[in-house]
Amino acid sequence: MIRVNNLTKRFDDVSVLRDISLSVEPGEFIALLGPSGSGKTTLLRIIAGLEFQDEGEVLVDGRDVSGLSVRDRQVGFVFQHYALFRHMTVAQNVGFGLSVRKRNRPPKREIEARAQELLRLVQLDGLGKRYPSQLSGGQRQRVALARALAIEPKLLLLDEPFGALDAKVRKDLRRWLRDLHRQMGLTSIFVTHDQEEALELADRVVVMDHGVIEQIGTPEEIYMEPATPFVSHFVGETNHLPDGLHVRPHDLRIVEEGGEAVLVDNVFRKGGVWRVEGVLSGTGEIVEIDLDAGSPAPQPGATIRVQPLRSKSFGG
Ligand SMILES: Nc1ncnc2c1ncn2[C@@H]1O[C@H](COP(=O)(O)OP(=O)(O)OP(=O)(O)O)[C@@H](O)[C@H]1O
Repeated sequence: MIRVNNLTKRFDDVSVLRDISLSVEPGEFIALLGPSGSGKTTLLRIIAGLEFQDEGEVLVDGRDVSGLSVRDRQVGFVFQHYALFRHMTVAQNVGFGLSVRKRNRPPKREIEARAQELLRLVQLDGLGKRYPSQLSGGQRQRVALARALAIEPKLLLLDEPFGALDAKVRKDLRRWLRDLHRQMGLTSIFVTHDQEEALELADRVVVMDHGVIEQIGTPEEIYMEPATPFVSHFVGETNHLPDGLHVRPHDLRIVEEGGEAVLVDNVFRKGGVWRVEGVLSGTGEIVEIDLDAGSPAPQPGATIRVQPLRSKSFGG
């Protein structure tokens, strides 16, 4: 459905996107994941038509859309700071995209009916007459989503849509968005720097750093088979063992002999496991180990020996 080919973008001679290529299948939910400044938003804005590339192309259904305006691209977008119109009611906000259409503008009554329907969909029926200031943050984000969906976009683009909300609301909205995405058969791309959000929501994750794609894969692939040291560090927690081994905290186990000696510094309960924090005697590197909470917890000050069950090394 979407193909991005060899995209390059510079701001004042600084490359913020370098040779980005990516394809998105119809119905996919894609996460762009990376640290601040990695180029996620710029890529999303170029796909939306809000920003233009220096080189490369964006194809939608096989057609080069580089010359098309935002409106003609039929994309819906929700940005963290893309505020609702304060002087308009919730229902008017939702109907906005349809009411400003130059071509095929539906009659007023139809727009109102469509807004009602969408408010029901985002579970805000009955609130159409309120103003944005009379809603909670989570409700506002759902209105923003309803507004984006009103134009029946081919593609939904979301930039940190739940960034400003507290953890619990975020989690609820996340789940709800995933269901909505499926129900409506949407194709969506969302930007996040929150790995948990990316792994939980996305069919595939695009991990970016410094304007390049480090890896594209399913959440499982990204977590279990990180392609680069950057991905291994950025997604999930990673320990460095001598010999260049990268090991997840839950992939270490305690052994009687052999392995690496670790001086235990701190032990605490982390959900269903003991999280042991310590220092590798050999290298002085900090290690984090997760142990089954059913097993006895090592004591701070003790020296234990650990061995990886599974590890990854990166050549070079
Ligand atoms: N209009 C602009 N003019 C100049 N530089 C820009 C402009 N927009 C973005 N940049 C720079 O491009 C780089 C990528 O920014 P971008 O917003 O795409 O990153 P991001 O990964 O979305 O980061 P964040 O998670 O902080 O939003 C940054 O270094 C940013 O400072």
